[in-house]
Formats: sequence, C-alpha cells, structure tokens
Amino acid sequence: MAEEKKQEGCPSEGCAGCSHASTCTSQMKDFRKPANPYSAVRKVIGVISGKGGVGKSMVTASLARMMIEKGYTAGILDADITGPSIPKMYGIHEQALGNEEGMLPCVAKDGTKIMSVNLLLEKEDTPVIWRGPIIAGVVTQFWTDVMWGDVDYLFVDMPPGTGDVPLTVFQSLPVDGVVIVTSPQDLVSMIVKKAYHMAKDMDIPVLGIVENFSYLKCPDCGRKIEVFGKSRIGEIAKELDIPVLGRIPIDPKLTEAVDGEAFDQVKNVYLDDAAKVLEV
Ligand SMILES: Nc1ncnc2c1ncn2[C@@H]1O[C@H](COP(=O)(O)OP(=O)(O)OP(=O)(O)O)[C@@H](O)[C@H]1O
Repeated sequence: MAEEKKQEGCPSEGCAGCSHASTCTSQMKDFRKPANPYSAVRKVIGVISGKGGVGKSMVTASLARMMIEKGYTAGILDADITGPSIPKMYGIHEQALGNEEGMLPCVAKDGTKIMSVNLLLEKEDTPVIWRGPIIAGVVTQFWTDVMWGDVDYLFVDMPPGTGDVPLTVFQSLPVDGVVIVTSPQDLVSMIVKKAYHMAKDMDIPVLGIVENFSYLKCPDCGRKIEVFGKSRIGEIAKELDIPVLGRIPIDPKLTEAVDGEAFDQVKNVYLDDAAKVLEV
C-alpha cells in the first residue's frame, strides 16, 4: 500500500481518484511485509548500536527479561545473522521446528520466544558466509515466516552499524521505536549520531539511549570507577533530545549469566527507566 504524501497542487481529497495517482512520485512506497498469520505481535522494538561489542545483545535480552518480569510476553528476533549470540545466552542449542505454515521460535525457560539463524544451522559453529541481500532476506523471513504467536514485545537485536540489515528491518517490519546502545568511549565519536540519524531519516522513533560499561563499582569501597572515561551520555542525550534509559555498569553477574547460558535468570536492575518508556 502506498502512503499518501500530499504536496502543493494535490487535490484536497487526496490520491484516490486523482488521474496522476499511478505515476505520481510524491507517494511514498511502503515496503512493510505482512507478519506470519500465526503472529500477533503488539510492539516491535529495534536495539541498535553504532559499533560492535558495546553489549547490544545483552541489553536486548535484558529488555526482554524486564518485560517478562512485568508480566508481558516477549520475543527476540536475532537479526545479527553473522554474529548470533542470543540462543546461547539462554542455553538453547536445539534446532527450531517448522511446518508448512511457518517456523516455530524456540522458547527459553522464562518464556522468551527466540528466532535466530543459529537455531536453523545443523551445527551452531558453522559460519554464515552469505552476501548482504541473502542476509537481509533471512531477517525478513524471521518476520514473515515465523509463527510468533502472542507477543507483547518483540525485540530485534540488530547487527552493529547502519548497513543492510537495519535498513531492511526499518523498511520491512512495523518498528515502533529503537533503543540505541553505546559505551562511554563510543559516545565521544559521531557513531551514535549516525545510528540516531538513520532511524530518524526512516521515520522510526528513537525511544532513548542506554550506556553500557558505564562504570565499575569497587567491591570494597563502593566507589564508582569510570573505566572507559567520563560519561557524556547526558550531554549527548540532551543534544539529540532523547531520554537516557539507563547506565549499566560493568557487572560480573551479567558476564556470568551470559557465559553460564543462564540469562533467563537475570534481573537487570539498571534499566527501569527503559520499561517506563516501553510501556507507554
Ligand atoms: N554491563 C556488562 N557487564 C559485564 N559484562 C558485559 C556487560 N555488557 C556486556 N557484557 C559482556 O560483553 C560481551 C559482549 O556483549 P554483547 O554480545 O551483548 O555485545 P554486542 O554489542 O551485542 O556485540 P556484537 O557487536 O558482536 O553483536 C558479552 O560477553 C557480555 O557478557
């Protein structure tokens, strides 16, 4: 369906009935794909970062955990096709099942529904060596061909950067908003702004920013040590006019939960403000 974008000279009644409607370039194309008929997803939230290794997957899973703790249903669409880490965080090593109607997501112990390329590979350590368009196609299929069932919040763990996959997700899925994840040293660059502007240019609301690896709390005296330098998150958030959704310290309990494949037990207490924004 084409979205109407009225311009000067357009008839007041809109495109319907206009003799130029079929050739008019002022109509914006809508590339959104339909969800699988067995999906009832209420909100789609993208989790993005300007660069890799800032803890984006950890934040994605923490957001899902938080909404589950609040009594919602949640799913994670792992769009990080070449570096999928979500299933392992939950100790899921089986293959996803499917039938002629579509694929079924795997379900973690806490009820989080998960779809990832690692759940489709015969051996999970097989590398995915696919070109961009194939990867983007697989991500789209995770929306059109996966029977998500009832999901209040579907979090999309994006690969880092502003490449093919975020572009495809923003165009093909009905994304309600994005959360940007960054780390203190990342903030000093323009990388966060690139992620922000990409979402903005595609009319996707930016819900806020999460700073990970913000500080380390000394186990003896409790002093906060800013390992990666002084946080500038407040400044950047103000400049971009978006809320700060949380500052997550370097917390060995989070590393243990990821390495121990027990993320279904994590309570990330640093993201309370994010929940408030997601619930609006
Ligand atoms: N706040 C934290 N405290 C302790 N460990 C953390 C924290 N955040 C992330 N980690 C650890 O850092 C590693 C990288 O995190 P994660 O996989 O979430 O990053 P990513 O940004 O998704 O990476 P990629 O860019 O490769 O997709 C993981 O081992 C994770 O357990």
